[in-house]
Amino acid sequence: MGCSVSCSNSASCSRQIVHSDDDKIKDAKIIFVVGGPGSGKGTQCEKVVAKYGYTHLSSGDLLRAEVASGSERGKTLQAIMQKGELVPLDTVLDMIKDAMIAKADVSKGFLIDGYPREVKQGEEFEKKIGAPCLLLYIDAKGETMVKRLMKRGETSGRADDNEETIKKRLDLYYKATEPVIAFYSSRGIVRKVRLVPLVIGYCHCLNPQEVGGTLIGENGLVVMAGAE
Ligand SMILES: Nc1nc2c(ncn2[C@@H]2O[C@H](COP(=O)(O)OP(=O)(O)OP(=O)(O)O)[C@@H](O)[C@H]2O)c(=O)[nH]1
Ligand SMILES: Nc1ccn([C@@H]2O[C@H](COP(=O)(O)OP(=O)(O)O)[C@@H](O)[C@H]2O)c(=O)n1
Repeated sequence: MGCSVSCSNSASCSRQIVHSDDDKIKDAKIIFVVGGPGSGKGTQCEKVVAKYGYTHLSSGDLLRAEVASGSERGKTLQAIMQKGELVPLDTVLDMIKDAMIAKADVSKGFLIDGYPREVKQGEEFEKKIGAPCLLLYIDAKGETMVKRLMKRGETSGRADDNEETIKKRLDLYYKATEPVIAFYSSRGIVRKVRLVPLVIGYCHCLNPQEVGGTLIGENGLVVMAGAE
């Protein structure tokens, strides 16, 4: 909801000051986090949050929360997500915007995880909210992603972590989301996060220049990388 402050004495006050919710986020620092299903977007975001205190908003989690609420809208979303398809653009964008506004007063910046899924989603986000300063592209091999999601499916309870839907999500990623990376590459704001192949556990990744340089933290963003 917007909050409007205006001068009651129109004779002495010719200017009206309006503070809307949109104003709260108009200068927000926005980082898109894009990668295939199971590439590790959520995992990497947690590390950035722990180090830099950014606000992590996973578009998939927002949608799943709506499904869990049992609302009519949630039921419609569930049917789409179960098939591995994209939900209507306005729905996910409104949810992200509301979540950003709710955190605006305490947030240093936003990691928008799993968005945009297609170039159109990015364009609409920029019209309604603002432009990203960076896009973190979490790169992983298709076979690695499938393996991880099948494993996660053993315990996640996610209706879309099954072989058939994983395949559809992956196909859609290559078709619709990879063009997003090309789109933002032309602006020079894409930073590819590479996983360092280790046999055991996580390691510190790497050259800060590769993943954002000084754009995020004083010492550059250092993302933890994971193992194959
Ligand atoms: N071996 C290994 N597993 C990882 C790594 N990063 C994430 N995982 C696991 O892979 C699965 C997917 O990771 P997520 O961070 O949930 O991936 P995501 O891209 O956010 O996936 P969605 O939630 O489906 O969007 C989880 O079970 C993680 O524990 C990694 O570097 N190495
Ligand atoms: N921006 C988005 C994000 C998620 N979604 C839907 O939510 C599902 C789960 O998204 P997610 O980001 O949690 O998971 P991954 O598909 O990346 O593994 C997708 O398969 C889509 O159905 C969407 O339509 N639009």
